[in-house]
Amino acid sequence: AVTPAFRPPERSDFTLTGRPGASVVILGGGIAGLTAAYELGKAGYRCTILEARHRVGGRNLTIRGGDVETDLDGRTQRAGFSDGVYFNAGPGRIAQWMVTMDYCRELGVPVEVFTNQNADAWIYNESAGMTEPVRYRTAKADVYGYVSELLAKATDQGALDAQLTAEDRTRLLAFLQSFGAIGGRTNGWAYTGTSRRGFAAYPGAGNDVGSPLGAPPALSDVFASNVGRYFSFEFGYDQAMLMFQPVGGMDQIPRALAKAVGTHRIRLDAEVTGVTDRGGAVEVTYRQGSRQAQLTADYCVATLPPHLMARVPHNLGTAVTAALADFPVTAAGKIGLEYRSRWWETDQRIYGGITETDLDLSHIWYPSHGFHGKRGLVVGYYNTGANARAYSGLTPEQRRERAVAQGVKIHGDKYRSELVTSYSHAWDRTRYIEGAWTSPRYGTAGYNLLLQPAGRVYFAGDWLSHEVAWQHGAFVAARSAVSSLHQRVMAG
Ligand SMILES: Cc1cc2nc3c(=O)[nH]c(=O)nc-3n(C[C@H](O)[C@H](O)[C@H](O)COP(=O)(O)OP(=O)(O)OC[C@H]3O[C@@H](n4cnc5c(N)ncnc54)[C@H](O)[C@@H]3O)c2cc1C
Ligand SMILES: NCCCCC(=O)C(=O)O
Repeated sequence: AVTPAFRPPERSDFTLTGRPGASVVILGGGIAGLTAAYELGKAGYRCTILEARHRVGGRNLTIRGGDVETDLDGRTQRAGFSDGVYFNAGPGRIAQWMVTMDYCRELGVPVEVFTNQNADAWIYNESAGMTEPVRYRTAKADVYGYVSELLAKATDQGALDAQLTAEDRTRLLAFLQSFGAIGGRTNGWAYTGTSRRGFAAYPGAGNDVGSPLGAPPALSDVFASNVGRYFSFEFGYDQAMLMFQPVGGMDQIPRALAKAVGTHRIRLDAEVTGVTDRGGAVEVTYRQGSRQAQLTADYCVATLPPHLMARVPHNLGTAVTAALADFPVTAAGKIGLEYRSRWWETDQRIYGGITETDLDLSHIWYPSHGFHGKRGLVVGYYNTGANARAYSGLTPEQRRERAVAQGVKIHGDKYRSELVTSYSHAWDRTRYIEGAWTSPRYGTAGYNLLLQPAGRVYFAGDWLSHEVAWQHGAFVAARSAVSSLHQRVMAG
């Protein structure tokens, strides 16, 4: 079969044509709300965004020194990061094919590579009895080597003869020899370890062959360590390298969108409290400080998280409320740890990438920018579900202590001694968000109902896409909603 050609055009630059004079009130100033305003604005609509938080971006949140956030439990953190240090508390990476990249280009937001996979980052599975972390390159060499040895032996002994022709067998054996770096038939296809495992000291001048890590652990020890569970991450269509990030922080995207929309069209600290479809217009009530206010527009695009929109009083019908309330929500959390030195680069030779663990912190991210700089920020945990909730129930100080105690097991004492300051974000405890992302029930009547306007109210957000938990989903859902709104307006 011929692979269908990739069709990017409808996914990249986007323009509504025609210049109608309608007004639109947009609920929520995250990526979906800003995109709706941006695209409608380009087409001549008069848009107003009502955003409950003190800044735009929603889950696209970058924390810098001086930023203050108070969570639903009343815990206030003031980030003490140094100048130039930032922490992407929400999104951190973008795949090349995502429309997010097109918006970065269109809005003039420079991007740089985000290192999503690094052969020199660590794997640490405490529950498998590992006392030391192992480098990705070593873990891969051993797992690929032993899997290749087993498959080569089975193939050569005829165990797969029902599935393979003689030619297939030869080709498979040749592939396994190179894939696993195993010996040939005369060596019993044995995996005995090669320089792919890495070195304790790398080769040098003259006759210095370095200190190769040498022979691998026994096959059953390698499988028992369970390091192979992380390898498929980089096969994902959404996580494979190259990945990208905006230079200077992910919030460069909402900042650029807000600038393009016009800040005078965005009302901050404006919490929507009611939506009423009056037939010929939509009336939205909102609270700004102690002030109750009202805004009437021809149409509305609602981009609040569905579980929160379900709680906003409206007259759009009980089926709409039920559908909005039917999105299970996932918790996620991250901590940013600022260090006074970049010891992971100088001492451990890790320049970006991710360490994988079975600890409650799950993932540790090293920065993909600022190499060889003075300071740097490590994401000390990025966890979801029960692990995220375990951390979100703690005070910021307790979260840091727990994360550092875990990280020391992998990185040693500098993980604690070089730490300057930290900021942690619990998405399930974030006001006006209350969760990291949802799991839509695709194909249900409720999900499909929200893809249609409820009277003059349209819905958008990553939760109305097949790329939930990605800004791409928010962008394309917003485009879909404004296209449908525009078609209606143009049809008169
Ligand atoms: C931890 C984490 C990691 C992620 N990683 C990535 C990643 O690496 N790459 C990527 O592309 N995406 C990632 N995402 C997903 C990305 O952040 C979202 O898909 C995207 O930001 C969603 O945008 P949105 O506009 O649909 O929703 P939101 O950002 O949730 O916007 C909704 C807005 O509504 C506002 N609001 C709520 N209630 C009210 C009210 N009553 N009145 C007015 N306003 C209200 C909120 O304050 C918010 O601004 C991640 C998300 C999280 C949480
Ligand atoms: N499928 C889970 C996605 C998690 C959120 C995200 O987009 C990320 O961390 O890359």
